Amino acid sequence: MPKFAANLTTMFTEYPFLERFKAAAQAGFRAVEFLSPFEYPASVLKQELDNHGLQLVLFNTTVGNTAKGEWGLNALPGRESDARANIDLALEYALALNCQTIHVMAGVVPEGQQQYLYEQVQVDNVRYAADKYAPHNISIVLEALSDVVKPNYLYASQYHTLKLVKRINRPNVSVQIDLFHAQIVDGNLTHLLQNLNGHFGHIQVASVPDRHEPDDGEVNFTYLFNLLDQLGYSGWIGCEYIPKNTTKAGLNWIKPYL
Ligand SMILES: O=C(O)C(=O)[C@@H](O)CO
Ligand SMILES: [Mg+2]
Repeated sequence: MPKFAANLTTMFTEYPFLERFKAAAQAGFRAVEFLSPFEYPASVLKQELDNHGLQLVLFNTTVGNTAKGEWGLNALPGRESDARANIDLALEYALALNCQTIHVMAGVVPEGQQQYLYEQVQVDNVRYAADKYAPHNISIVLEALSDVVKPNYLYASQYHTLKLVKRINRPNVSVQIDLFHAQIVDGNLTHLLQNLNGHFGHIQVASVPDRHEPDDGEVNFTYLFNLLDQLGYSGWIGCEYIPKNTTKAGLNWIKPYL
C-alpha cells in the first residue's frame, strides 16, 4: 500500500504556511514534506508536527538567491563554503525535526559554462554531506528537474541523476524520482521504475502536463502506484502538485490510500 505525504509548499496554500500542518492532518495525512524549513526556527515547525501527529519525511537544502537565478548551491564552483554551511544547517534541522531524508539540491548551470565542472562540485559536496549525515542515519536524495520547471538544472533525466548517484558511491545517497519531471523528460515510466528499482529513495507525483492532482492527464497513476507496490517500494510518495481547485476538493483520488 503506497504511503503519501502532503507537500505543504504546493498543497493547502489556502492557508498561511504554519496553518497547513493542521489542514493536512485534518485531511487524513500522517506525513508531510516541504521545500524549505529555514524561514522558521526548527522549534516552531516541530511544535506544528507534534501538535498534529505528523512525521516530516523530506525537505531540501537551501535554494540560494532565487532573484539571481539560483536553485541550489551544491553544484556551484566557488560556492563550496556556502554550500557546506547549508548542508550543516540542514543536518541541524533534520535532527531537530526528526526527518530522515534530505534532498540535496544541485543548482543551475549557466549557459556557456562547463557541465563537468558543476558535476564534480556536486559530487564532492554530496559526498561531504553523505559522510556527515551517515552517523545519524540520514539519507540524501537527488532530484532531476525538467526544463519546464527549471531550465539548465544540473540534471533533467533520471538516468543522468542515477549516473551521478553511482559516481558519488555512498550507501545513503539515492535518486528522488518526481514522476512529473520523469514523464516529461524520460517517459517510459514502467521501465524507468523497473530499471531504477533499488536506486530511488523518494517519489513525488503530479499530473502531466498541468501538475495537478494525480488523477488526470497523460499518466495512469493508479497503475504506477500498484507497480511501486509490486517492486517492493516502501518509501514515501510526496504529493507535490498544485491543486486544480481547493486542496480539499481535489482529495478524492487519495481516499482509498489514507
Ligand atoms: O521542483 C520540484 O519538483 C521539487 O521537488 C522541488 O522541491 C525542487 O525544485
Ligand atoms: Mg519534485
